[in-house]
Amino acid sequence: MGIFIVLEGIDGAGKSTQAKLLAKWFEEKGYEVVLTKEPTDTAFGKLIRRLVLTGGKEGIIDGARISHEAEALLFAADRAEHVHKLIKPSLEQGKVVISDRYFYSSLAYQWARGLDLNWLVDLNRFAVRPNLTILLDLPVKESMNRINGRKIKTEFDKIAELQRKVRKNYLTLAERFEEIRIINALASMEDIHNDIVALVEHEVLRRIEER
Ligand SMILES: Nc1ncnc2c1ncn2[C@@H]1O[C@H](COP(=O)(O)OP(=O)(O)OP(=O)(O)O)[C@@H](O)[C@H]1O
Ligand SMILES: Cc1cn([C@H]2C[C@H](O)[C@@H](COP(=O)(O)O)O2)c(=O)[nH]c1=O
Repeated sequence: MGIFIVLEGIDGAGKSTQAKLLAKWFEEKGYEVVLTKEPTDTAFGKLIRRLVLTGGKEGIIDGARISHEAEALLFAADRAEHVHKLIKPSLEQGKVVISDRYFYSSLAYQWARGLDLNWLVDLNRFAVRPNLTILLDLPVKESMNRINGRKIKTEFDKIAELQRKVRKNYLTLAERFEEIRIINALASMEDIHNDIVALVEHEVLRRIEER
Protein backbone atom coordinates (compact mmCIF):
# COMPACT_ATOMS: atom_id res chain seq x y z
CA MET A 1 0.00 0.00 0.00
CA GLY A 2 1.24 3.49 -0.84
CA ILE A 3 1.26 6.74 1.08
CA PHE A 4 -1.47 9.37 0.75
CA ILE A 5 -0.78 12.97 1.83
CA VAL A 6 -3.13 15.94 1.42
CA LEU A 7 -2.44 19.68 1.63
CA GLU A 8 -5.27 21.95 2.71
CA GLY A 9 -5.78 25.60 3.58
CA ILE A 10 -7.48 28.80 2.47
CA ASP A 11 -6.78 30.26 -0.98
CA GLY A 12 -3.15 31.36 -1.29
CA ALA A 13 -1.97 29.46 1.82
CA GLY A 14 0.89 27.91 -0.16
CA LYS A 15 -0.55 24.44 -0.86
CA SER A 16 0.63 24.03 -4.44
CA THR A 17 4.09 25.43 -3.59
CA GLN A 18 4.50 22.95 -0.74
CA ALA A 19 2.93 20.04 -2.66
CA LYS A 20 5.60 20.44 -5.37
CA LEU A 21 8.45 20.68 -2.82
CA LEU A 22 7.20 17.58 -1.02
CA ALA A 23 6.85 15.64 -4.28
CA LYS A 24 10.48 16.50 -5.13
CA TRP A 25 11.61 15.41 -1.64
CA PHE A 26 9.92 11.99 -2.02
CA GLU A 27 11.26 11.56 -5.58
CA GLU A 28 14.83 12.24 -4.39
CA LYS A 29 14.31 9.45 -1.86
CA GLY A 30 13.39 7.09 -4.72
CA TYR A 31 9.60 7.00 -4.31
CA GLU A 32 7.24 7.08 -7.28
CA VAL A 33 5.04 10.15 -6.77
CA VAL A 34 1.63 11.16 -8.14
CA LEU A 35 1.08 14.89 -7.65
CA THR A 36 -2.59 15.73 -8.04
CA LYS A 37 -5.23 18.29 -7.06
CA GLU A 38 -8.93 19.08 -6.66
CA PRO A 39 -10.86 20.25 -8.54
CA THR A 40 -9.18 17.87 -10.98
CA ASP A 41 -8.20 18.51 -14.59
CA THR A 42 -10.83 16.03 -15.83
CA ALA A 43 -14.15 16.92 -17.49
CA PHE A 44 -15.81 17.13 -14.04
CA GLY A 45 -13.13 19.50 -12.73
CA LYS A 46 -13.44 21.67 -15.82
CA LEU A 47 -17.21 21.78 -15.40
CA ILE A 48 -16.74 22.94 -11.79
CA ARG A 49 -14.31 25.66 -12.84
CA ARG A 50 -16.85 26.84 -15.45
CA LEU A 51 -20.04 26.59 -13.38
CA VAL A 52 -18.82 27.29 -9.84
CA LEU A 53 -15.47 29.07 -9.83
CA THR A 54 -15.98 31.69 -12.56
CA GLY A 55 -17.92 34.66 -11.29
CA GLY A 56 -19.22 35.61 -14.76
CA LYS A 57 -22.06 34.50 -17.06
CA GLU A 58 -20.75 30.96 -17.41
CA GLY A 59 -21.71 30.23 -13.80
CA ILE A 60 -25.39 30.87 -14.59
CA ILE A 61 -27.77 28.03 -15.49
CA ASP A 62 -31.39 28.77 -16.46
CA GLY A 63 -30.99 32.38 -15.35
CA ALA A 64 -29.62 31.76 -11.83
CA ARG A 65 -26.41 30.69 -10.13
CA ILE A 66 -26.37 27.00 -9.21
CA SER A 67 -27.35 26.15 -5.64
CA HIS A 68 -24.77 25.45 -2.94
CA GLU A 69 -26.07 21.85 -2.72
CA ALA A 70 -25.46 21.39 -6.47
CA GLU A 71 -21.94 22.82 -6.00
CA ALA A 72 -21.24 20.32 -3.21
CA LEU A 73 -22.53 17.46 -5.39
CA LEU A 74 -20.33 18.53 -8.31
CA PHE A 75 -17.22 18.65 -6.08
CA ALA A 76 -18.15 15.20 -4.69
CA ALA A 77 -18.65 13.76 -8.20
CA ASP A 78 -15.25 15.07 -9.28
CA ARG A 79 -13.74 13.55 -6.12
CA ALA A 80 -15.40 10.16 -6.70
CA GLU A 81 -13.75 9.96 -10.13
CA HIS A 82 -10.46 11.15 -8.61
CA VAL A 83 -10.58 8.47 -5.88
CA HIS A 84 -11.61 5.57 -8.11
CA LYS A 85 -9.56 6.34 -11.22
CA LEU A 86 -6.35 7.80 -9.75
CA ILE A 87 -5.93 7.78 -5.96
CA LYS A 88 -6.89 4.17 -5.14
CA PRO A 89 -5.09 2.56 -8.12
CA SER A 90 -1.91 4.59 -7.40
CA LEU A 91 -1.94 3.61 -3.72
CA GLU A 92 -2.46 -0.04 -4.69
CA GLN A 93 0.67 0.25 -6.86
CA GLY A 94 2.63 1.46 -3.81
CA LYS A 95 2.99 5.06 -4.99
CA VAL A 96 3.04 8.27 -2.96
CA VAL A 97 -0.05 10.35 -3.76
CA ILE A 98 0.08 14.05 -2.85
CA SER A 99 -3.15 15.97 -3.36
CA ASP A 100 -3.53 19.74 -3.32
CA ARG A 101 -7.01 19.84 -1.69
CA TYR A 102 -9.39 16.92 -1.00
CA PHE A 103 -12.70 16.36 0.80
CA TYR A 104 -11.73 18.66 3.69
CA SER A 105 -12.03 21.54 1.16
CA SER A 106 -15.69 20.61 0.63
CA LEU A 107 -16.24 20.48 4.38
CA ALA A 108 -14.54 23.85 4.99
CA TYR A 109 -15.87 25.81 1.97
CA GLN A 110 -19.33 24.35 1.44
CA TRP A 111 -19.94 24.48 5.22
CA ALA A 112 -18.94 28.17 5.06
CA ARG A 113 -21.59 28.56 2.33
CA GLY A 114 -24.21 27.49 4.87
CA LEU A 115 -24.58 23.77 4.16
CA ASP A 116 -24.91 21.25 6.99
CA LEU A 117 -21.54 19.81 8.03
CA ASN A 118 -22.88 16.32 8.78
CA TRP A 119 -24.57 16.16 5.36
CA LEU A 120 -21.23 17.08 3.76
CA VAL A 121 -19.36 14.47 5.82
CA ASP A 122 -21.88 11.78 4.76
CA LEU A 123 -21.71 12.84 1.10
CA ASN A 124 -17.92 12.41 1.14
CA ARG A 125 -17.83 9.15 3.11
CA PHE A 126 -16.58 7.23 0.05
CA ALA A 127 -13.33 9.23 0.07
CA VAL A 128 -10.42 7.08 1.27
CA ARG A 129 -8.77 8.76 4.29
CA PRO A 130 -5.19 10.06 3.86
CA ASN A 131 -2.25 8.99 6.05
CA LEU A 132 -1.62 12.66 6.77
CA THR A 133 -3.45 15.92 6.02
CA ILE A 134 -1.42 19.10 6.40
CA LEU A 135 -3.42 22.22 7.14
CA LEU A 136 -1.42 25.30 6.11
CA ASP A 137 -2.89 27.89 8.42
CA LEU A 138 -2.56 31.49 7.28
CA PRO A 139 -4.25 34.74 8.41
CA VAL A 140 -6.69 35.96 5.74
CA LYS A 141 -4.94 39.33 5.41
CA GLU A 142 -1.72 37.60 4.28
CA SER A 143 -3.60 35.22 1.96
CA MET A 144 -5.32 38.19 0.28
CA ASN A 145 -1.91 39.84 -0.22
CA ARG A 146 -0.57 36.68 -1.80
CA ILE A 147 -3.44 36.16 -4.23
CA ASN A 148 -4.16 39.78 -5.14
CA GLY A 149 -1.67 39.74 -7.99
CA ARG A 150 -3.50 37.01 -9.91
CA LYS A 151 -5.09 37.96 -13.21
CA ILE A 152 -7.99 35.53 -12.96
CA LYS A 153 -9.63 35.44 -9.57
CA THR A 154 -12.31 33.03 -8.41
CA GLU A 155 -15.34 34.41 -6.66
CA PHE A 156 -13.95 32.96 -3.45
CA ASP A 157 -10.64 34.80 -3.85
CA LYS A 158 -12.41 38.13 -3.71
CA ILE A 159 -14.30 37.59 -0.53
CA ALA A 160 -12.13 37.95 2.56
CA GLU A 161 -15.12 37.36 4.82
CA LEU A 162 -15.72 33.93 3.34
CA GLN A 163 -12.02 33.11 3.70
CA ARG A 164 -12.25 33.98 7.41
CA LYS A 165 -15.13 31.51 7.85
CA VAL A 166 -13.22 28.89 5.86
CA ARG A 167 -10.11 29.33 8.00
CA LYS A 168 -12.18 28.95 11.19
CA ASN A 169 -13.89 25.86 9.74
CA TYR A 170 -10.54 24.23 8.90
CA LEU A 171 -9.35 24.77 12.48
CA THR A 172 -12.57 23.18 13.78
CA LEU A 173 -12.14 20.24 11.38
CA ALA A 174 -8.60 19.72 12.71
CA GLU A 175 -10.19 18.86 16.08
CA ARG A 176 -12.54 16.32 14.46
CA PHE A 177 -10.19 14.52 12.04
CA GLU A 178 -7.13 13.01 13.74
CA GLU A 179 -5.07 12.90 10.51
CA ILE A 180 -5.05 16.72 10.25
CA ARG A 181 -1.90 18.49 11.46
CA ILE A 182 -1.65 22.30 11.51
CA ILE A 183 1.40 24.15 10.21
CA ASN A 184 2.00 27.90 10.48
CA ALA A 185 1.98 29.07 6.86
CA LEU A 186 3.32 32.54 7.69
CA ALA A 187 6.85 31.13 7.84
CA SER A 188 9.25 31.07 4.87
CA MET A 189 8.68 28.47 2.12
CA GLU A 190 11.82 26.62 3.25
CA ASP A 191 10.84 26.53 6.94
CA ILE A 192 7.36 25.29 6.06
CA HIS A 193 8.85 22.58 3.85
CA ASN A 194 11.12 21.48 6.73
CA ASP A 195 8.13 21.37 9.11
CA ILE A 196 6.20 19.24 6.61
CA VAL A 197 9.13 16.84 6.13
CA ALA A 198 9.44 16.46 9.92
CA LEU A 199 5.74 15.57 10.12
CA VAL A 200 5.99 13.11 7.23
CA GLU A 201 8.98 11.38 8.82
CA HIS A 202 7.40 11.25 12.24
CA GLU A 203 3.72 10.63 11.47
CA VAL A 204 3.91 8.54 8.31
CA LEU A 205 7.28 6.91 7.54
CA ARG A 206 8.07 5.93 11.15
CA ARG A 207 4.61 4.39 11.63
CA ILE A 208 4.98 2.38 8.41
CA GLU A 209 8.40 1.09 9.56
CA GLU A 210 6.97 0.11 12.96
CA ARG A 211 4.23 -2.09 11.39
N1 LIG B 1 5.72 30.81 2.63
C1 LIG B 1 5.43 31.72 1.71
N2 LIG B 1 5.77 33.00 1.90
C2 LIG B 1 5.46 33.96 0.97
N3 LIG B 1 4.83 33.71 -0.20
C3 LIG B 1 4.47 32.44 -0.44
C4 LIG B 1 4.75 31.37 0.49
N4 LIG B 1 4.28 30.22 -0.04
C5 LIG B 1 3.72 30.54 -1.23
N5 LIG B 1 3.84 31.85 -1.48
C6 LIG B 1 3.36 32.59 -2.67
O1 LIG B 1 1.97 32.83 -2.46
C7 LIG B 1 1.23 32.63 -3.67
C8 LIG B 1 0.19 31.51 -3.45
O2 LIG B 1 0.90 30.29 -3.27
P1 LIG B 1 0.29 28.91 -3.78
O3 LIG B 1 -0.19 29.03 -5.20
O4 LIG B 1 1.27 27.84 -3.47
O5 LIG B 1 -0.97 28.82 -2.82
P2 LIG B 1 -2.23 27.84 -2.88
O6 LIG B 1 -2.60 27.56 -1.47
O7 LIG B 1 -1.97 26.66 -3.75
O8 LIG B 1 -3.32 28.80 -3.54
P3 LIG B 1 -4.79 28.43 -4.15
O9 LIG B 1 -5.51 27.56 -3.20
O10 LIG B 1 -5.48 29.73 -4.23
O11 LIG B 1 -4.53 27.79 -5.48
C9 LIG B 1 2.27 32.32 -4.75
O12 LIG B 1 2.60 33.52 -5.39
C10 LIG B 1 3.46 31.78 -3.96
O13 LIG B 1 4.69 32.01 -4.61
C1 LIG C 1 -11.97 20.88 -3.84
C2 LIG C 1 -12.83 22.04 -3.49
C3 LIG C 1 -12.46 23.34 -3.80
N1 LIG C 1 -13.25 24.38 -3.47
C4 LIG C 1 -12.82 25.75 -3.82
C5 LIG C 1 -11.65 26.23 -3.04
C6 LIG C 1 -10.97 27.21 -3.97
O1 LIG C 1 -11.53 28.49 -3.75
C7 LIG C 1 -11.33 26.68 -5.33
C8 LIG C 1 -10.20 25.94 -6.01
O2 LIG C 1 -9.22 26.85 -6.33
P1 LIG C 1 -7.67 26.40 -6.45
O3 LIG C 1 -6.96 27.69 -6.77
O4 LIG C 1 -7.60 25.40 -7.55
O5 LIG C 1 -7.26 25.82 -5.12
O6 LIG C 1 -12.41 25.78 -5.16
C9 LIG C 1 -14.46 24.17 -2.83
O7 LIG C 1 -15.20 25.12 -2.56
N2 LIG C 1 -14.83 22.89 -2.53
C10 LIG C 1 -14.06 21.82 -2.82
O8 LIG C 1 -14.45 20.65 -2.51
